[in-house]
Amino acid sequence: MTILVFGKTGQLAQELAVYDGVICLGRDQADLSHPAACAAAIRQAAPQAVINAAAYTAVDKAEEEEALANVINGAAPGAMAAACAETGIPFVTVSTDYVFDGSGEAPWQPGDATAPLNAYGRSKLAGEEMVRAAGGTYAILRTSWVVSAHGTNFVKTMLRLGKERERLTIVADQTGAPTPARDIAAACLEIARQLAEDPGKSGTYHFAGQPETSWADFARGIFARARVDCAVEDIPTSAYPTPAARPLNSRLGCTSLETVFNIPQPDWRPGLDQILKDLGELS
Ligand SMILES: NC(=O)C1=CN([C@@H]2O[C@H](COP(=O)(O)OP(=O)(O)OC[C@H]3O[C@@H](n4cnc5c(N)ncnc54)[C@H](OP(=O)(O)O)[C@@H]3O)[C@@H](O)[C@H]2O)C=CC1
Ligand SMILES: Cc1cn([C@H]2C[C@H](O)[C@@H](COP(=O)(O)OP(=O)(O)O[C@H]3O[C@@H](C)C(=O)[C@@H](O)[C@H]3O)O2)c(=O)[nH]c1=O
Ligand SMILES: [Mg+2]
Repeated sequence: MTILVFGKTGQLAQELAVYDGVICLGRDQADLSHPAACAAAIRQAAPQAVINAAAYTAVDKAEEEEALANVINGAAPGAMAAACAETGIPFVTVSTDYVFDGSGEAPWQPGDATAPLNAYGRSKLAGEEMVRAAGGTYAILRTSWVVSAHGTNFVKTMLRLGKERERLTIVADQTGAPTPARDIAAACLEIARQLAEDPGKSGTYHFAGQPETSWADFARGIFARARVDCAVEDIPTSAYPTPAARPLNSRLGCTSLETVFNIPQPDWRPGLDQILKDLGELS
C-alpha cells in the first residue's frame, strides 16, 4: 500500500517515515497554510491512502496566531479529506484531547460533547468538522500527550530541565496519559489498511496510552527511569499560569478503537523506556 503522509520532521511523521511504502511530505513540498496545495499534492501522488501527521502544535503561541492555526489544523485537513473523498481513498488525521473542556473525571468518549478551552483545541475541532463534512472514508484519531525521541515533547523537556535543576514544580491536577508516537504511527497505518477494506469503519476514535497519570507523576517516572536526580514538587494548574488554558481531565476512552479495529491501548511505560534508550538515557 502506498501511503502519502503530510509532515516529515514531527514526532509522528518521523515514526511513520520508517515504514516501506510511506512517502512523507515536508513543509517545502506541501505547506499546510496553503490547503489547495495539499489537495494538489494528493492528486499528483495518487496514493492508496493519506495520513495527516502535520499540525500547528504550539499550544500557547496559537492564542496569538489563531487564524494561522485554523488554516493549518482546520482548512488544510479539510482540503486533504475532500481530495481523498474525490479519489476514493481513506484519510486518517490525528486530533487531540484538547477538544474537550476537561470537566469531570470520567474518560471522554468519542461521541461526547466537545468544548475546547483554547485556540489550538478550537482549530483542531474545526479540522475534525471539515474532515467529517468531506463525506469520504476517514478516521479522526484523537490522542494525548505525545512523546518520542524526536522533536519537542515533555520527556525531552524534563530531561533537559531535570539535569539543570535540583527541583521542578509540575502540575499535578491535570490527568491523562502519555502516548508514544511510535504506537500512534502503527495505529494510523493499521487504520488506513482496514478502512481501505471497509469504509464503514469511518469515524472518530480515541487512542491513548495507559495507565493514567498526572504530568507531575509522569515527570517523576521519567527521572526515575533515566536516573536523573531532580525532585518534583506537585503544584495546581493555578500556580502555573500559561497563555492557553489546559483541560484538567484529559482521559480518553479507547474501547471503540479496540472493538472496531482490534487495536489495543498501549502501556506507555515500555514505550518510555524505548524512548530513553533511543536518546541514550537508559541502557
Ligand atoms: N504533541 C502532542 O502532545 C499531541 C499532538 N497531537 C496531534 O498529533 C499530531 C502529530 O503531532 P506531533 O507529531 O506531536 O507534532 P509535532 O509538533 O512534532 O510536528 C508537527 C509537524 O507539523 C509540521 N507543520 C507545522 N506547520 C506546517 C505547515 N504550515 N506546513 C507543513 N507542515 C507543517 C511540522 O513541520 P516543521 O518542522 O516544518 O514545522 C512538523 O513536521 C498532530 O495532529 C497533533 O495535533 C495530539 C495530541 C497531543
Ligand atoms: C515545563 C513545565 C511544564 N509544566 C506543565 C505545563 C503543562 O500543563 C504540562 C505539559 O507541558 P507541555 O508544554 O508539554 O504541554 P502542552 O504543549 O500543552 O501539551 C499538549 O500538546 C498538545 C499539542 C496536545 O494535543 C496535548 O495532548 C498535550 O500533549 O506540564 C509544569 O507544570 N512545569 C514545568 O516546568
Ligand atoms: Mg508542547
